Formats: sequence, C-alpha cells, structure tokens
Amino acid sequence: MKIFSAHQIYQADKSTIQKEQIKSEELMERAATQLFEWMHSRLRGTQVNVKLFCGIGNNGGDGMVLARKLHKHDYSIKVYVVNYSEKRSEDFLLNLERLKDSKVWPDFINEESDLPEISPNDIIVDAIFGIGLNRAPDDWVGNLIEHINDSRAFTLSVDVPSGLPVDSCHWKPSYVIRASYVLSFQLPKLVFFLPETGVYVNQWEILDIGLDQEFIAKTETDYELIGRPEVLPLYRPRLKFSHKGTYGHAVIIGGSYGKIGAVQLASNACLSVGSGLVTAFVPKCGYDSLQTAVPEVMVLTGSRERSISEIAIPFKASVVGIGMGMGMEDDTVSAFGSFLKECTKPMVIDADGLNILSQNPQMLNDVPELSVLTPHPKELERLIGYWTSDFEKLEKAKAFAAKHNLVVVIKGAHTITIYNGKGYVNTTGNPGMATAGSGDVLTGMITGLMAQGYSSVKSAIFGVYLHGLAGDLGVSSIGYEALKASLIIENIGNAYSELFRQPEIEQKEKPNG
Ligand SMILES: NC(=O)C1=CN([C@@H]2O[C@H](COP(=O)(O)OP(=O)(O)OC[C@H]3O[C@@H](n4cnc5c(N)ncnc54)[C@H](OP(=O)(O)O)[C@@H]3O)[C@@H](O)[C@H]2O)[C@@H](O)CC1
Ligand SMILES: [K+]
Repeated sequence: MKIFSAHQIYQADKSTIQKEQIKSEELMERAATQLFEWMHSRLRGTQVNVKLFCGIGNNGGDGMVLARKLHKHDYSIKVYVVNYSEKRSEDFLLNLERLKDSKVWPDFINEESDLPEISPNDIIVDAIFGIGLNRAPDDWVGNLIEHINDSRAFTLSVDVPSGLPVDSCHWKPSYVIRASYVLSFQLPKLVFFLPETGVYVNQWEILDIGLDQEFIAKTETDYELIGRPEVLPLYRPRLKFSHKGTYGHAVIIGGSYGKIGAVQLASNACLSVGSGLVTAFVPKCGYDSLQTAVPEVMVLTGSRERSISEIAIPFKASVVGIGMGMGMEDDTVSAFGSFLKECTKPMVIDADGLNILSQNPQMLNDVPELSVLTPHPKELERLIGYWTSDFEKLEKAKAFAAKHNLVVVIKGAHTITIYNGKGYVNTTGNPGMATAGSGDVLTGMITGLMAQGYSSVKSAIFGVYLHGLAGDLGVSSIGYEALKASLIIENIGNAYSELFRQPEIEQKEKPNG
C-alpha cells in the first residue's frame, strides 16, 4: 500500500473533489460518517461518555460532524473546541453551525480555561490536529494533550494522533496524544512505523473515504507499506523440471571462536528459504560443529583456527552472505577487503562486515553494486553518521544507498528497505524477535532468496517480510520471551504456507466437493 506525504494527501483530496464534482464539506461528511460507523458498530448504543476534543481546522471539522452523528443516535457526548487559532477552516465553521443547529453547545477551551475533567471510563475523540500540524502546539494546548494522556481514558484519534507531525517539522514529544486507536483516512502515514513517532500509535486502521483511486495509483511515493498483497506477486514458483542447481549455490562467510553459531543460523536459514546448495566458510574451529548441526550445509575452512585470515572459494558462488560473527581481527579485515575487490556479484553484508566498512570507508567503493546491507540502528549510525530525527535518518540512508547503488535494510520494529530513493516499510514481526541470532537468520534468508534468482531489492523486501512472518508464527505458540532465532528458521516453511493460505471466509464459501 502506498504511503502518501501530507502534500500528496491534500492533492488526492483535491483531485477527488474535482473529479466527483463534490464540495469539500461532502468529503468531510463522508470521512466522519466512516468514523461514526466504526464507533457505532462497536458501541451499539452503550451509554458511555464520549468527549470530543476538536481543533479549528478540518481535523476539528471531522470531529464536529462525528459529534452531530453521535448526538443524533443518542450517545452522551460533550464537545470541546480547542481554540488554538483564529484561522478557522470553512468546513469547520459550517459544521460547528450544524452542530449548534442540533442543539449541541460546545465548550470553547482557550489559554485561560480550566482543564476539563476526564474520567478513565470516558471515551476521548481526539480531533485537535490532523495532517495540517506544522509546528509544535503552544504550551497550553500541549498541557491539555498531557492532561488527556494522563486521564488513561480510551483515546480514539482522528486521522493521526494530535501533535504528531506527518512530515518533518518541529514537534514536541510530550505534546502528542498517545492514541489507543487511530482511524486514519485512506492511506497509512509513515510516522506510524518509525521508532520515534510510532510509539504514539497503539493500534491503527484505515478508513476508506473513497479518495480518487486513479490519482492514488498514478502517484509515485517515497514509501510503500509491504503487506501480503505486495509480497505475493514477488514469489517465484518452483519449477517441476528443476534441480538443486536451479536454485543457486549460496556461500555464507563468517564466524570466529565462540561465534560459529551465527554462521550456523545464517546457513540453515539460507537453506530453509530455498537455496539449492549452501556452503559455509568459517575458521577451522567451526568445522565439526557446523557439520554436525546442519548436515545439509557443506563446510569450507580457512587456515586459522579461531578467525578468518583469508577467503578462498574454489567455485563460482551464486551469491555470498558475509559478516556474521566474523570479528574484526586485522587479518580478517584485510581478508574481507581483498575479497570485496575480487567480487563482482551483489552480496549480502551484515554485522562485522558492516563494522569493517564503517571503519574503512574506502572499502565501500569495492562493494559490488546492488549488494544488500543489513544494519541495525547502531551499525547504521556507524555507516551514515549521527541523525537528529527518524526523518533525517531515512534521508541519510537514502543518500548513502544511492551514492553506492546499494540496498540498505534498516532493521527495527518496522524494518525499512531503502533502494533507489524509496523506502519499503515492513509490516510483519514482533518484539520477540529482538533476540540473539535473529539478524543472522535474516541475512541467511536474503542470501538464500538471491541464490534462487530473486533480485537484490526483491530478496530484501521478501526476506524481511518472510522473516517477520516466521517470527509471528513462532511466537503464536510460545510467546515473545521464549522465541529463539532457531525457531524463526523452523517457521520459514510455515511462513511460505501462510502466504498462500486462503482466508477462512473464502474457504467456507467454497462449494462442497
Ligand atoms: N485530505 C483529506 O483527504 C481529508 C482530510 N480531512 C481532515 O482534514 C485534516 C487536515 O485538516 P487541515 O489541513 O485543516 O489541518 P489540521 O490538522 O486540522 O490543522 C488545522 C490548522 O492548524 C494550524 N496549525 C498547525 N500546527 C499548529 C500548531 N502547532 N498550533 C496552532 N495551529 C497550528 C495550521 O494552519 P496555519 O496556522 O499554519 O495556517 C493548520 O492548517 C486531516 O487530518 C483530516 O482529519 C477530512 O476532513 C476529509 C478528507
Ligand atoms: K487527530
């Protein structure tokens, strides 16, 4: 699913209004009707106190329309207008009048007003700021937001949590609504998925307000959300008349004394994701354990016992995954540097491979184009330098990837794959996957997909998705804490099956026999 910037959403809004020959207030009515139906289908007339906090722009306007509809259906409501500016939008004003016409009289909250009482049992509708936020709220509005957050009442945010910037602008973390649920219009917003800003969104859902589909389809975006519909078309079916050579020979290079497990996990994952053949290249100390732990994987060793001091692969590998558990001994660094010079095919670089690149930036010139780098945030910082916000991080990562023509996989709760100026935001995975070896498994999976002929960027996007899905399936039986990297590998097969599982409703609808 595409992720639009605020500017693009306003354009889609405009295009819809023009094409359908409707007024903007009609679009607001449509949006708020969706909000109302969402609430009404859950509350079914339950007598709770709904307190709506509305700004003076169109986000506030949505709140006004919602209030009118709730009132019409006999819900107990109280409306507050957060009067932060004299520049009220037309559609806000129109719907304020309509609300008054239905005999609902909002309280106006100004700088001097007392904070309204909120019980933890109330339901809060947050319609203070939407995608129009372009600076941090004033202190008195911020205090009100803090007051709402402190109330612990269920808070439903309209479009975005108020105070959260949709695009880069000055904002203040304590002046953002902590939304229990966000009902966002038409398309998801990038900030829901970034570590700094995603924490304000507990759960989110998209409401289809019928924005111009043609416009959405033709608009190029900087970010895309990757779910099942995006991943399914990437899948390359196995062919009947194929053999193990058809699916490539991957080589996993890494390991050092005490860290052979990293290679074991990566090679095992590489095989489990479908690489035809996998050879591991490790220091001598890894030979026995690897041969025993994963008999399907072939093993080559260097001449040293405890670390890699030279890399020699006596055949043409389809793809190489390198760096996990490798250490940064001087000899290892020079072996890695020489190996990069020899390689021409895109490879996957992780962990110490990335740390070596950060310490020896000249080596970046030898990294084959279209290679995939898989840094976690600290490794990324070493590569691209310090950032002051997630927006800046993404811009820097994009510039870095473009400069060297690489694919950069920024690992996190929502891993983002960066390539060619665009970011692909993953939707699978869970906190249980923040565990030792999880990254080694991912590197092995991406390498294994490349071995089978998937392009670098597709391998990264698909690998990240499958890895998260395998982790989700893993925790479903044992919970977050107990999830180990090896269980992610065990679930790779199930993740493939899950990808093709028909939703239950469709299955039930199938005629018998
Ligand atoms: N597009 C769509 O498809 C649809 C959109 N809809 C809804 O419209 C919402 C966007 O509405 P919006 O553009 O009126 O902006 P909104 O967020 O209400 O802010 C209002 C104004 O506040 C100002 N301002 C900014 N920061 C400030 C600050 N810190 N402190 C004080 N003032 C501040 C700023 O004006 P400024 O002062 O900069 O001139 C801004 O214009 C969207 O989220 C959705 O809910 C639906 O109705 C229908 C379909
Ligand atoms: K809001």
